This record gives sequence, structure tokens and C-alpha cells, in this order.
Amino acid sequence: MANPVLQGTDLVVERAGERILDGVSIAVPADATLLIQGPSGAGKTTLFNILGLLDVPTSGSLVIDGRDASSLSERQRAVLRRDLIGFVFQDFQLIPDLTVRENAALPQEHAGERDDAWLNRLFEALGISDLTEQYPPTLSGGEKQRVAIARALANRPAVVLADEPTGQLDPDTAEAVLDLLFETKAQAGTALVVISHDRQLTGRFPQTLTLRDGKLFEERRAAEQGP
Ligand SMILES: Nc1ncnc2c1ncn2[C@@H]1O[C@H](COP(=O)(O)OP(=O)(O)OP(=O)(O)O)[C@@H](O)[C@H]1O
Repeated sequence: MANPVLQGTDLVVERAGERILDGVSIAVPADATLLIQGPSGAGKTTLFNILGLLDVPTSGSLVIDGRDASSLSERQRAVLRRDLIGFVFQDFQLIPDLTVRENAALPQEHAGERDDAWLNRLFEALGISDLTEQYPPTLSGGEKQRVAIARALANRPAVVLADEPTGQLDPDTAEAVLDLLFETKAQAGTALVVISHDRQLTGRFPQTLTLRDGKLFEERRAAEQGP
């Protein structure tokens, strides 16, 4: 197997005297479509923040795209984050006074590499080509999440991390947004890691890991379970 794009080893996170992640090891292949699920309070957001280089673990190591992120400065981590990771958040986190196109282009602007042809392909794939000059407050929840997906993929990151990306959407829209996320991640050639408490999503993913009591477990599909 090719080297994983993201590899966490023995990740421990302690906050306020509590152990939130208790030795999590995870290897995300470069073409992964992976769901990490777990009940509320299991530590999903904590793990998301560690994998996204938004927070540092108490101990353990994290290697992203062959680079050891454990010993980097905040500035160096910010550069890796910008170049290698796309984020999709439950609450979209769009900037209201920038147009759809300007929002989606933000990662490219930060990296100093504007590529409108790629943005246009993403807008088309996501069905939002007609909305590019609109502002987020005029969009529906599903449309906002599509813009957020375009933004996450704007830089063709090595990995897209999505934290409850369907949490604010009705079931039909959630289904459609998930389909688009799968399609566009395949087009962009990135790994996708979705974090969610929604057990309904499990059947949609080829691989599911469950976070429980700060530890990560592999789920085996019923069809794959031996006698
Ligand atoms: N900075 C912190 N200081 C103290 N406790 C924290 C901190 N961050 C998280 N926790 C605690 O760690 C536990 C896991 O939190 P986390 O937000 O990662 O869980 P989660 O699985 O994402 O939950 P939810 O699905 O409800 O968002 C919770 O009990 C939370 O209160």
C-alpha cells in the first residue's frame, strides 16, 4: 500500500486533567473515504483538530504527506494546513460579505495561486455555477455547504477533513451533499475523512472507525464478518 497521507501514532490528548484521546493510532490512505463516528463527547472534535493541525496532542506523533508535524512551530503548521488540508465545517464558516466565488477562492488567495478554471470545474460539479456572484446570506443551507466544499477543494489538498458536514441539513439535502462530496473528492484526488455522530452515515462509507472512550476501533461490515 502507498504511504498514508495522514498517520497518527499513539495520540494522547489531556485537557484540564482529563484524558480525551487515549492512544489513538490512525493511518489514512491517500484515496481514503473514511468515516469516524462516535457518540457526543467521545472526542471526535478533539481528534479532528489534531488531524487538521489546529491543535497539538499532549503526546504521540502525526505525519502528514510524509512530514512530521509533531515538532513544527505554529507558523510551519499553518503553512502545512494551508497547502495540504481542506476543511468543511458543520456551520459552513463562509464569510458573509464575500461572494461565493471569493469565498471558494480564499485558500488559493492565501497560497498566492489563483486558479479560476479549477474553481469553475468545482462550481459545475457542485451545481452552483449560477450562484458564484451571490453572497452567503442569500443561499440555502445545502447551497452554503456546497460552497464550503468548493472552498475545501480549491487548493487540491492532500486530505479533506469534514466535521459533521451534514449536521445542519435536512435528510435529502444531506444525502445530495454527501454524494457531491464523494464525487468532487474523487475528481480532486484527495483523501476524505468525515467526522460525525450521525450513525445514518455509516452505510455510505467504505470504511468506518468508531471513537469510544478516547480510543479508536475499526468497524467490520456485517457482510465482511466471518463465521
Ligand atoms: N479544551 C478542553 N478542556 C477541557 N475539556 C475539554 C476540552 N476540549 C474538549 N474537552 C472535553 O473532552 C470531551 C470530548 O470533547 P469533543 O468535543 O472532542 O467530543 P465530540 O465527540 O466532538 O462531541 P460532540 O459530538 O458533542 O461534539 C468532552 O467531555 C469535552 O468536554
